[in-house]
Amino acid sequence: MRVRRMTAPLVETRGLGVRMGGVQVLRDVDFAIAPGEIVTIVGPNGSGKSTLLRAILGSIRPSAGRIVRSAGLRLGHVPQRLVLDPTLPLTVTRFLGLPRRVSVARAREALDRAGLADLGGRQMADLSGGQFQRVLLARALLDAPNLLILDEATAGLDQPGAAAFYRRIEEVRARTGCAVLMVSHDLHVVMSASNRVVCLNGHICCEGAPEAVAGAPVYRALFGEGTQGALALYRHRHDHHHDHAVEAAE
Ligand SMILES: Nc1ncnc2c1ncn2[C@@H]1O[C@H](COP(=O)(O)OP(=O)(O)OP(=O)(O)O)[C@@H](O)[C@H]1O
Repeated sequence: MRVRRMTAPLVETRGLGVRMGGVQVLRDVDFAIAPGEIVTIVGPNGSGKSTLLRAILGSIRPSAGRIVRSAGLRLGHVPQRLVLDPTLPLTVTRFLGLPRRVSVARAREALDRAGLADLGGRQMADLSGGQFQRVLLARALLDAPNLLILDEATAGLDQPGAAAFYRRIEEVRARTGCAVLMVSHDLHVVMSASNRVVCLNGHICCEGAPEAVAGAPVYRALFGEGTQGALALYRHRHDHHHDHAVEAAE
């Protein structure tokens, strides 16, 4: 499904630049996400994907440009992982109440949305990897976000586990109407679920709707041959020149 940008974006970056440790990690990033849209950011390791998410989350400060957030923006964040002391007795429901208490009803509703309705009394240490990530999803849903941000939320899950997790994300979007912005290396899974894919390599190289195009050279150049055409290439419009690997493949 494509979502037309007729309404004001939830978040927009204009000419965003970020420097970290003296290195220009992002430059001139113009990005926007509309209500209800599912956008996936792809790009090689170190291309600035997490940095862009962190800038949007407000945890790092831009060195150039600006980030415009819509009034009433409610962010939910699913981190890549969270390490808990396995000896700590902590039920799922209690975990959801940290650091701010939530009612049992609200915790239950969030767990239900995340597909874990019956697990509120389970110990966190006893959860499978997939269940754990769903608890993080439930936590991100507690405040009814209108933008859900996921940074490699399925790292460590096997392929069926990752696919199930992203199906759940689509269900959450369908039920709540929230927009979803995610970074993932499970490209074949997330791209099919995305309205739009943004390819980042320090700046936005290309973006557009994912399309199943076998053996696309730009895609192969970035992600190797293993995709076998099951993956999608996105519409590619270039009006600038640069010399990284994406260009080399064209
Ligand atoms: N605090 C920091 N200080 C200095 N450099 C940093 C810092 N955080 C990130 N970087 C650098 O910024 C670049 C982009 O990092 P980022 O984590 O955003 O990339 P990524 O695309 O998410 O990578 P990956 O796919 O490996 O997760 C990297 O070169 C990284 O080393």
